[in-house]
Amino acid sequence: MTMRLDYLSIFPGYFDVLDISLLGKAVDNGLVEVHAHDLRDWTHDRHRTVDDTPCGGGAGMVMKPDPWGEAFDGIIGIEPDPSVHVIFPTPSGIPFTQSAAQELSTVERVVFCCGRYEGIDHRVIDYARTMWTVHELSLGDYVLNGGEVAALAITEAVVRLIPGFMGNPESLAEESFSPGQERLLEYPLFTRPVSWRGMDVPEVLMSGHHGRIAEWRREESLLLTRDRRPDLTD
Ligand SMILES: Oc1ccccc1-c1ccno1
Repeated sequence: MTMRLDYLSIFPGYFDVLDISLLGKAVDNGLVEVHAHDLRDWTHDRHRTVDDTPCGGGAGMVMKPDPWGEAFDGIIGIEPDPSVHVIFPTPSGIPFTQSAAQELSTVERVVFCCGRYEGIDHRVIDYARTMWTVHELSLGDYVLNGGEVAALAITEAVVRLIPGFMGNPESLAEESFSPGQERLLEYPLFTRPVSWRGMDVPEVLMSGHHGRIAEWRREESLLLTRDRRPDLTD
């Protein structure tokens, strides 16, 4: 299966980065195909206007619905298709989680709508919900200038889970938040040299005793999770 990824943004250059590293390899291997689009290509005025003042007053500008609607028509089509997943990164979205990444890694088409300014006219999201499967997703409780960086983060979290993407799929099994680990943070990792600047790798990890190593790692994960993410231990 090839996953098609579309990105709608007034800064499509953000997505040039998807040509490099592992994601670039996924494109070369035909696992994903990436299409970045400039929202301004669906404007018709000399200034290629995509924003206007908010109805009801307030600071900042809101993204006009017209360019989004025409871009949807051109990029996705005018017929409803729930198999298309449309993602609006937004600070008011539901928290993006590893399980959401896992679910999205099985779909064939994802369209990212990257808002700027104060946000997108809400009718755009309402319209999209009548046509496709919509996800309004937040990366966390902080504010970005736009959805592009969030779209890149979501992309990486999703694409790395596509079967065939990771050379060694076993490495996915023990990560923080991976299925079966989702309530524990990953234990501390070490590699050679065994001694470095007066600090040694924990002896148990050099013992070759797999049972003790597994026990040490679980205990470390529990301690770390209790300390940093007590919310996960509820
Ligand atoms: O702060 C944002 C602005 C635009 C689009 C997304 C975000 C955001 C912040 C946290 N997660 O998403």
